[in-house]
Amino acid sequence: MSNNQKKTPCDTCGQNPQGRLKRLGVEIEKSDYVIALAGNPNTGKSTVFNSLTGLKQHTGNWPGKTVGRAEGGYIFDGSKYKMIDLPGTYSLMSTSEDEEIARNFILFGKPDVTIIVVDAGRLERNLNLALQILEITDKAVLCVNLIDEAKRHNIEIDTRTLSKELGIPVVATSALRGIGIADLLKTVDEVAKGEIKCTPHRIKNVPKKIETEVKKIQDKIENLYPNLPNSRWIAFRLLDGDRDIIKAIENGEFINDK
Ligand SMILES: Nc1nc2c(ncn2[C@@H]2O[C@H](COP(=O)(O)OP(=O)(O)OP(=O)(O)O)[C@@H](O)[C@H]2O)c(=O)[nH]1
Ligand SMILES: [Mg+2]
Repeated sequence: MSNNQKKTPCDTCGQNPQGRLKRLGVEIEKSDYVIALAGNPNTGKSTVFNSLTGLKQHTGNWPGKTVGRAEGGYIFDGSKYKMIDLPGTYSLMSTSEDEEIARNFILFGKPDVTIIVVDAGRLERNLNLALQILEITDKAVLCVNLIDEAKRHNIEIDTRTLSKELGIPVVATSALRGIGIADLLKTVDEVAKGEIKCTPHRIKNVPKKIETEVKKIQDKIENLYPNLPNSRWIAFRLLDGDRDIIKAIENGEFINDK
């Protein structure tokens, strides 16, 4: 915590995991774990980022505020975390410049844990991206944010069932009011250290014909770029004739982003 930030009772209470938090601002050299903050625009990613790192990323009540990616750090329980705040995106298939930055980091930045931030009041719509991310990562936490707003509209979220269905931990938060942030910190820590095992929801029953072709393309990609993560996802996109991905492969965009 920097000197100009006053400690609250919450920061110092031993019962509260947030008492084990030290905000590092931009001191992010030699981190133990990298955490990505992903989600639809305007779900509170930068508000979560600010509360954990002590930085002041631009926030506001309209989509598309975060442009490019921001990095900050914190220590929780002795482990050093580098946190990446990403621009909001609706889909991993999106093509706007900011959405590409988010997509490339989620796919190729090799984060240890991805926090998927969703709006509790727009859960159904937000789960589209969440399910896409779960196809490509084994370590994720769903942060159901704006829970205060949802409550005001009499929306209740059954986090236990959601967690069971998705196969990852689900934490309800109000980042603006600091509610649930302690729980989020602890959960991310446990997932990063492998103390919580995720079994993410995946699309099953891919037709055999498609599976065979995807495997062929995947093998080729892996031969060409042995260290590139998510070759299966790329293979699906190539099979789909995604021009954007073909272009990105051709100009080495993914490869440089390792
Ligand atoms: N009521 C309430 N407002 C919140 C909460 N979290 C964030 N906000 C507000 O929601 C708005 C969006 O927050 P941001 O943190 O900028 O959202 P973002 O996901 O980073 O948005 P983009 O960068 O555009 O993708 C801001 O006005 C925040 O103050 C919350 O838990 N409750
Ligand atoms: Mg933002």
